[in-house]
Amino acid sequence: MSFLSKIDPRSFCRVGEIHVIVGPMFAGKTTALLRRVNLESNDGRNVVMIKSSKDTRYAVDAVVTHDGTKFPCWSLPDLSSFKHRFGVDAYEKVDVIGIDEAQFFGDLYEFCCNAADLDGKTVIVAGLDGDYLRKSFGSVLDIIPLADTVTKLTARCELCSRKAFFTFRKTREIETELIGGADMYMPVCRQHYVNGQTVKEAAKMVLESHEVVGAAARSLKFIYQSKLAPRYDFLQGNNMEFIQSLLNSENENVTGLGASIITHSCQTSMEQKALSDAGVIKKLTCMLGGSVTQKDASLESLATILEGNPDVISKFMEPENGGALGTVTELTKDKNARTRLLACLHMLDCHKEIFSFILIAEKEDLQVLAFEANVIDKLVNHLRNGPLLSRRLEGILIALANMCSRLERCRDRLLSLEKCVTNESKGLSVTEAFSAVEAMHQSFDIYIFFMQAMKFVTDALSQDSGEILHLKGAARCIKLPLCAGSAEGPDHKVLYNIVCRLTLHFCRRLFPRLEPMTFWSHGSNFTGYSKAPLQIDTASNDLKIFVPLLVSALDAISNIVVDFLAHKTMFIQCGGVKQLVQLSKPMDLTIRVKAVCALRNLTFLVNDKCKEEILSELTQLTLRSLICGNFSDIICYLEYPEACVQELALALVRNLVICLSLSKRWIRERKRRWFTG
Ligand SMILES: Nc1ncnc2c1ncn2[C@@H]1O[C@H](COP(=O)(O)OP(=O)(O)O)[C@@H](O)[C@H]1O
Ligand SMILES: Cc1cn([C@H]2C[C@H](O)[C@@H](COP(=O)(O)O)O2)c(=O)[nH]c1=O
Repeated sequence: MSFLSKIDPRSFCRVGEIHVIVGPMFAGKTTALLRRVNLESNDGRNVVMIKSSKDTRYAVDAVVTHDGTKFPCWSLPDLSSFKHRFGVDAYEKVDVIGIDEAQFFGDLYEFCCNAADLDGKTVIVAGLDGDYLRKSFGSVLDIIPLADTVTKLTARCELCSRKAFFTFRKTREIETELIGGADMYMPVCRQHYVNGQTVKEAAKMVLESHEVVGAAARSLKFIYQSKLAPRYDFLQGNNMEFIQSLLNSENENVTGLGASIITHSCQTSMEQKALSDAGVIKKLTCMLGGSVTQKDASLESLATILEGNPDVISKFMEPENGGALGTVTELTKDKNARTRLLACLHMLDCHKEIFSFILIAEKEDLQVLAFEANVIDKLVNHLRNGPLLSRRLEGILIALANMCSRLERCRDRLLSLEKCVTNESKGLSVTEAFSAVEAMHQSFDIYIFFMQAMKFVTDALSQDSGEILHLKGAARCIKLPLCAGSAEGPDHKVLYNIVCRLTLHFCRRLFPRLEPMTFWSHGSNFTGYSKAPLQIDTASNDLKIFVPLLVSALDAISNIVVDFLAHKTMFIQCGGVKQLVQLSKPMDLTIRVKAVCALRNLTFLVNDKCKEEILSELTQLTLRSLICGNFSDIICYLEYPEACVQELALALVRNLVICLSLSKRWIRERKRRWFTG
């Protein structure tokens, strides 16, 4: 084949051109490309624009300059696919091809060569000649030998406004291709490029060393979180200064290490005092404003420094410690559960049980964490170590009750503590602690809180187990027939134990107190409950104490007596029925309702023997007055009982008649007498 036969005949009619526009970012390369393409177009030539599909910064289907000028384009991953996508016929008709972001096309050389040399196209190429490291970028420099013209544009240096030849990358990423605009890159002059790179290198070194320190601190922190780590002696040499310097660090891992060392090593009150005197509390308080890790580390260390040390605790509460207590209080509401718990435990150490445990009362996740943090033991220790002020006692009781209100293991722990103390005969059992404290404070306030605490526990006993819930629900509406054995099962053994103890304790303490109160409520010239006119002095202060006390007590009784027969027997033997009957007589409506409710629960699924005992106290007159109202032989203010009392009393009767032959006979006989005479 001759030389001439190799030449494409088309090349004689169309002569191609290649023009290359390079420069740093923001130099106006795209602007120049668009201007030239527009000029060609205005000259009547057929133009088409291509850009790399990698660049989606401003638009997908248009070439856009940094100042917003647009031109529609083909957005392609490579140039070789262009002819096929554009269509061979359409391609034939094209005179001018513009290519933007040319550095991203790997096949730039082949495409330009073919388009200009063989197809006679005018190809105008715009792209970066160098990357952020001033290294040749893509194939842009490869086409310089093919080019008719090469234009290197300059931008304005962002730092000094002199001519900018280079592109400076502001971020730490190191990959060559990284799409971005002014957020990541800036055009710079030679001087600022060199300076910038130096600063960047230095910053990198600093950052890396910071990271090394951080990593080392993190590893040490983990070591100090292990029980096996050696204890750090704060009192020796410059050791305290070292801890202070750790806590002063800007690096979170380093401050965390300081906190971990304290948590792990501080054990004696001397060390607690030394740390407090060295201003560590204030430093740790500052950390409470940091990240979650910092907060938690600080809370744990603070708790260690404060634990069981009243001097340090009072120092912690001083205002010069940066409002530490206030900050911890805030953290009890933190969104992070562990932080909330740690803050609550902290409050516990600072003798703020009521507050802290009311906060966690409803949150089972926190109760689990609190249990794991030995809160039951801590609270019981507080009780044992009395004497306690009434508000503190109140807090501890409510806290204990709340803790036991959901978690079986809390109750188990409470019982096991009591057992272990009793067996070893050292210190007080929980029950004894309650009594001792009660004896110390002969105030009704305490008693009310005690009752409330008992109610929490007994409520919980009824709620936790499905079966007991069932029983309780049944007892409430008295409509569900229950099988006698339904309350048995392994879980109930523990509940049974607790309830027995509580009931015994409860009844022992309650009745001597109720006696004078019921007596008092019926006036000093009392001759008998059924005949005594009710004389409650509503202006009296005693009423404020009396009513809530009884309400709590009756709630607790209702819960206690609803399920197991053993409790009912115990309760009856303690003279409970007599008390309930007295409280069901006309007086405060809430008390009457609660008393009748307790009676109703007491009679729920009770055996004949118990029923007989109950019925001997619960007279015909009482039942009649509760259901039908007053009769001429009773002096009473109420003409007709309230509907709620009536309803409960009817449920009580219903309980009495269910399944038990004796009751049936008894009721039948009395029913005949009531309704006939
Ligand atoms: N430091 C700068 N120097 C020059 N132009 C800048 C600078 N920062 C922003 N610009 C804007 O960028 C435009 C150039 O945009 P463009 O043509 O897209 O540049 P290139 O394609 O080279 O990145 C200029 O007309 C100017 O309005
Ligand atoms: C320096 C440099 C730039 N890039 C990217 C950043 C942009 O997306 C484009 C250049 O766009 P312009 O139209 O020239 O402003 O290229 C990159 O990936 N790597 C670099 O080193």
